[in-house]
Amino acid sequence: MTSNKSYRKRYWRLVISFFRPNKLKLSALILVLFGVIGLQLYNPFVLRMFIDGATEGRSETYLIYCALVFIGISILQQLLTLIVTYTGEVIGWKATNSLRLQLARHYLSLDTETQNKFTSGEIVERIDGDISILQNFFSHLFIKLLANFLIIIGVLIILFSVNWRIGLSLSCFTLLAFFAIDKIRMLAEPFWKQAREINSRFFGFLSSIFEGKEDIRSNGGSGYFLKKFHYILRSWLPVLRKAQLLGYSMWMTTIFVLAVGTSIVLGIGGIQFLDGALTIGTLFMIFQFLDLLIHPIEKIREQVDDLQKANASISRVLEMLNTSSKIKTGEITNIGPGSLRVEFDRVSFHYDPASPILRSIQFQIDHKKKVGLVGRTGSGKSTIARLLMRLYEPASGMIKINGSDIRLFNLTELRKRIGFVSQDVKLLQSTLRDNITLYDSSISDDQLLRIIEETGLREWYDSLPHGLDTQILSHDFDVSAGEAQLISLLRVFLNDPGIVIFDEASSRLDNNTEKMIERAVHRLLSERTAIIIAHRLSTLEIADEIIVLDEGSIVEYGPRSKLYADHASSFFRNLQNVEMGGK
Ligand SMILES: Nc1ncnc2c1ncn2[C@@H]1O[C@H](COP(=O)(O)OP(=O)(O)OP(=O)(O)O)[C@@H](O)[C@H]1O
Repeated sequence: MTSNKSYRKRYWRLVISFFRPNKLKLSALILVLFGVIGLQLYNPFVLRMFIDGATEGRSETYLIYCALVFIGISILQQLLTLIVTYTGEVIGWKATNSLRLQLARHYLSLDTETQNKFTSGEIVERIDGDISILQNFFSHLFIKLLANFLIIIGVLIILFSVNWRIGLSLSCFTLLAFFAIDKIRMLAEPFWKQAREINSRFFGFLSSIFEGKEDIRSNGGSGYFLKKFHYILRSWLPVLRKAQLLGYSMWMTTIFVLAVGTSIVLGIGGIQFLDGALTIGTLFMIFQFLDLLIHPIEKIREQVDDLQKANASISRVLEMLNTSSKIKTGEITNIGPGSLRVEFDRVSFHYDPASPILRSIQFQIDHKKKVGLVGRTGSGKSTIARLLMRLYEPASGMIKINGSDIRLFNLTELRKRIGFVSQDVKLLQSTLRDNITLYDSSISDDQLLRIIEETGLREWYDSLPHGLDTQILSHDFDVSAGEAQLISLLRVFLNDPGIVIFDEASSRLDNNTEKMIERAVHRLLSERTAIIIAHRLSTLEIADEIIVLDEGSIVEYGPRSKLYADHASSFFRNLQNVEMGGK
């Protein structure tokens, strides 16, 4: 009960928050809407004047006057409807675009663990699919629902004033129809929500097929994937069928109201006309009002259907907006200039409580010093980098930068001061310029070319077909793993970080690319504190100290030259020997 109440509260808060920035436009819209409805309700009176005037033998001028007023009102009504539609559309787009932005921003602010709970397909479905439904809600639905309710109230008041028997009977039937429609709506709502959930699961699954198409095909998994695909489609149908059948019963209800309403008007109106209590014009006018009444009931039925879809979308959007990040930002924005000092103080971590990944890790990197992290695959090297960037939070212990707990720093500033060259660089399907600047248009081409020069990548840059305009991941330019790292190095260089984490690509690179990376890394790391996660021990030549990790524990930690000289017991020296083929 309480959760239902708080859900409603959040629901209305969301709806109001998106109408609030447009409140002036919305007020004007509602005002014009009143005008449209007023004109709609006035037209049957003009018709009555015309019919009664004709039967009573009024002058031709009078009849022409009635006809012109009728036409004038109809034209004005159309013009005002145009304004309502246009303004509604503008409000709808503005409201949903800001909701799209809010949702995307919120998703990006979540911690990695929470983000990983949503597949990319689900995110697309929420940010685009759900929001498109809400766009209909904000631009048309809300306004039309309001208009239709106002028309119904207006018609009933007029019918009461013209003939209270007809007014009372149609009011009772309208109430009954709404009651039945609302009951059926409540029954259908969970099915709509379920249908949209299956929808988003379907898109999630679809995106995983596209992302992993090569692995699926090469491992002969296509058949299994198609079977799963079929199961998801099969689970979709019964839910949609139920939701739509319930929607259909709402349609039946309105047909019933139409039949009963017409019978009432025919019965009571007919008798009163024969008794002379109603003129033919008034009877015709009542039929016009009946038509005006039935149309909104029918429309409200359809709109309630759409409202259900919008409600399901709103609740899914709310669900996502209420997923809060486990990682909270700190207050301090000034982390310190130049190179930074890093300290891991007895840090332990696990992704899953059953399997510890890091066990009481302790090390310190002084300003401008470089530490090489080595260890078997899965020993926890990249996890150390993720913890330093606060993509995850340690289970215990503390990470410090320049002596302060990193939890005290503003998250955005912290991540700006740490440059991360990942071994799995994600490139954008855009130009080289966008791939380096990440769409920051304040960075000039001159600045980019200077950095390319500084990193020693001019020769590589000159070999690109269209310079900074070269389209990455296209026919224009297919990027190798090494080149992806070069682009990532340029990204990091641009940010001028105080700490650099270089997670070397594990794949073999050609000699030329390897040399280019080596040169760029040397330039990037000089004057900066660095953690080098190396797969080739030659990369560690610039490291001052080496940490050897094994199953989440530091098994060796010391100056590189000292470990290298220790032929007898050093793990590092042993690794070096293995790489060099035992030489
Ligand atoms: N998001 C995650 N959820 C659960 N387990 C994870 C996650 N990321 C990594 N792991 C696991 O944590 C362990 C350490 O991973 P990590 O990537 O830190 O190792 P690594 O030493 O960098 O390996 P590599 O040299 O292959 O890059 C591995 O067993 C890995 O399977």
